[in-house]
Amino acid sequence: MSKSATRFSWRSISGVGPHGQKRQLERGIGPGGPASVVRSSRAAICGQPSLGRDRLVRSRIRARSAVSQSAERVDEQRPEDVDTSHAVPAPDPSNTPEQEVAIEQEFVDRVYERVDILREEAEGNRDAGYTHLRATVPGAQFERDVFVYRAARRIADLDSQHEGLVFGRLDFDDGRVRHVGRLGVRDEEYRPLLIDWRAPASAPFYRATAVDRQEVARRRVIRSFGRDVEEVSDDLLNEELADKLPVIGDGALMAALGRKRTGRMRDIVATIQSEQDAAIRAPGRGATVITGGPGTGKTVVALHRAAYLLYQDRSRYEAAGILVVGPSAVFMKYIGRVLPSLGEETAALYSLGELYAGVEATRQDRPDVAAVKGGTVMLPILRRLARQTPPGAPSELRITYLGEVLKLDAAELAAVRARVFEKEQRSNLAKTEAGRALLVALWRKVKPMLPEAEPAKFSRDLGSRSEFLTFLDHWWPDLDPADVLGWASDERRLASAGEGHLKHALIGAVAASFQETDFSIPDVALLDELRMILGIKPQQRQGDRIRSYGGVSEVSTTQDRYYDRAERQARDAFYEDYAHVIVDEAQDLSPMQWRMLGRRGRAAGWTIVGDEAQSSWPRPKESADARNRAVPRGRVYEFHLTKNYRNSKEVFEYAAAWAEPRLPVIDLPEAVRETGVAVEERTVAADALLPEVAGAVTEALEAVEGTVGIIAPYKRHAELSTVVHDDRVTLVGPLESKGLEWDAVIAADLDAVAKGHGPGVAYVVLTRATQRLVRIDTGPNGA
Ligand SMILES: Nc1ncnc2c1ncn2[C@@H]1O[C@H](COP(=O)(O)OP(=O)(O)OP(=O)(O)O)[C@@H](O)[C@H]1O
Repeated sequence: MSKSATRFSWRSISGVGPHGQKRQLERGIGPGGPASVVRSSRAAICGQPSLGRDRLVRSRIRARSAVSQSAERVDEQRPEDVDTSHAVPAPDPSNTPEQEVAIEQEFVDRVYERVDILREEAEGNRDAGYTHLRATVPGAQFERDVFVYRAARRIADLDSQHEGLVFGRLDFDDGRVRHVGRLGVRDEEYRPLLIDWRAPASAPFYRATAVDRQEVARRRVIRSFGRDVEEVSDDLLNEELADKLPVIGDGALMAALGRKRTGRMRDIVATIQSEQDAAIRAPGRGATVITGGPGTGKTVVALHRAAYLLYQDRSRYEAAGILVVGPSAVFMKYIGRVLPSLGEETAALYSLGELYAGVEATRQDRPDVAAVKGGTVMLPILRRLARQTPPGAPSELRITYLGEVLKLDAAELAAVRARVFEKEQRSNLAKTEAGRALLVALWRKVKPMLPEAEPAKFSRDLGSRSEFLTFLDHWWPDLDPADVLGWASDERRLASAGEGHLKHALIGAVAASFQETDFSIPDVALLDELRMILGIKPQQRQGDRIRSYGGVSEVSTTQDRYYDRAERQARDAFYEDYAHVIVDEAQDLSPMQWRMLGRRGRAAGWTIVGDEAQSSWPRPKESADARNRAVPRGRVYEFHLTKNYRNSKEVFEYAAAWAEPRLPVIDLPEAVRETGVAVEERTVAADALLPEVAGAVTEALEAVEGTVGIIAPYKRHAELSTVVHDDRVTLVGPLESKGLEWDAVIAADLDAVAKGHGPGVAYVVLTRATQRLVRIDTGPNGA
């Protein structure tokens, strides 16, 4: 099944225009020609500039530290220096699969032994760094920090990478062998044992194809459980060497795709496909746009890209941070293990409902309300709201001065308020101005009454009086975004702020949504916008912390704290200086959400991942404009993924046939796997949905080994929750199902989903199953 792909156009975002795009294509960037991207990033790794002082200290430490030696990046060597041929016997084509497994086991054992030694050395070095390198001369403390940092970093790496440490082997035409794994490891003589999957030398493991072999004769995937090799699976690329190399197994990719789902996404480091690898290794700066239909690996590729960027320029990306944003908390939990399984724990993962500190929103608004709250129409509404007189503020000021009673009534106070906002628009930064403006208004009253009064003395006297200051506190309080948003629950206030912007018919529903006890996901972007509108007061600096290590008390460094696992904490949700922002399910972001993200990545590189056909946002043009403003101008690299690795062919063909006539834009990938299990369609009476779903769940639990998902409109959840009685079964709403997958899916009341949320969301629902899909509709008469 194929249809010409329709893709996001990013011309406007880059500011590069058609000429810039042409330049990129000439350089081989974009579909079909990413090779030069990889070449340039390789050059960047090899010739990475570093601070002179840092380099000096590093070279001094290297001379003394075994940790530093082992931590040396293998990819900094020339390609001929990265092979592991010395560590394996010559190939024997008569070997049985068991013998080949034994050969790899021997190699894997050797790597683990080496890792154990390196770990001990690293621990010893870390402790020595703390206790022996006392800060006695200028610069020594910095040197100690770097020393401890490198040791701690190495320990963290070695700790996180026990499972499947060695997963790949390349045999080249000329007999060279290269092992690929989750880490780079050298032997005691400083020769490479294992090449990090992200190093340029590992690229042929992912890129070599029968057409472009890159001198690879055989690619082997090694599958292990713990430290035990379980099987090997080979891909012979050079047929001429068929009688020289043993070829075992039936393809690692299909085995990986057919494995049961557990509810947590797995890394795909052993089976990354060529087109995915190109997107993973795209340059970190500028905007990388990854498009592709359902199940093409956009999410998993984006996560591997985060790991790749951290490897490629660790100091930059770890210091300033990488932000990964996904649609929902359920989704973040689903993808949460992927980066740690790749040895990376420093990226900040936030759902759209969590990007405001202290709020964890999971609730969706009804579609018409969400469409209002996400639109730029909210900008003038929020600005007006923030200028309204706070509820409970005094409506009159009365104060005596030299025996005269001075008074400002409600209209006069409103005029003063308006004058303050002419000078300073951010309410929380305008209190001093408000006090000044009140004194000016009062002075205008005093002057005719007391001609001899002096303005400076008047301001000093009155401005320091406690009743004046108390009035000011009540009349111009510090405003919290949550409180101001809460004012919109009052229909009259909302109507006044929304005059000319908000349709009358929607005011009631929008105001009612603000009366809920918790915030919805769209509210989070509004809170963040209000934070800007109200102004942020400078934060007080937190005091330095003292730590004691082996009897030495001193101020701890950022690095100490970071690599001390117990103390590791995610960046605050308000942090705004990320070096890279990765946005998943980007097609769904509302303009207000783009503004919120834009604030967090003003100087960042961006990776934007999405599929327009799966969109639930009703006004794509408005979102595209907001996206163009949020993402800084710069180069744009486009990648398009074309194979669906999630759905069976049967499931995807069904979903595509349903969606194609209903969606104006659709990008249909090719599903790579057949199961022989057709999609089932059932129709029942509306009041018979529950027993039918219950029956389908029981059948599904028997039919698949892994997870079962029930996706149903929210209004059916109370009723259907009674059938969730097994750990393998989950019930989610259509919007929550975005990005997730189950081995079997029961799609309940799809027509209601399409009606309520649009056909894009129904298409999402139909593309969540890896093996079985049962669609249960309700009709007036049942079936
Ligand atoms: N190269 C690969 N090897 C093994 N599994 C893969 C590979 N690529 C993708 N997958 C698997 O395919 C499934 C779909 O991947 P992913 O969720 O990243 O796709 P997606 O394009 O983001 O999907 P959607 O847009 O529908 O949410 C996941 O289970 C993922 O692990």
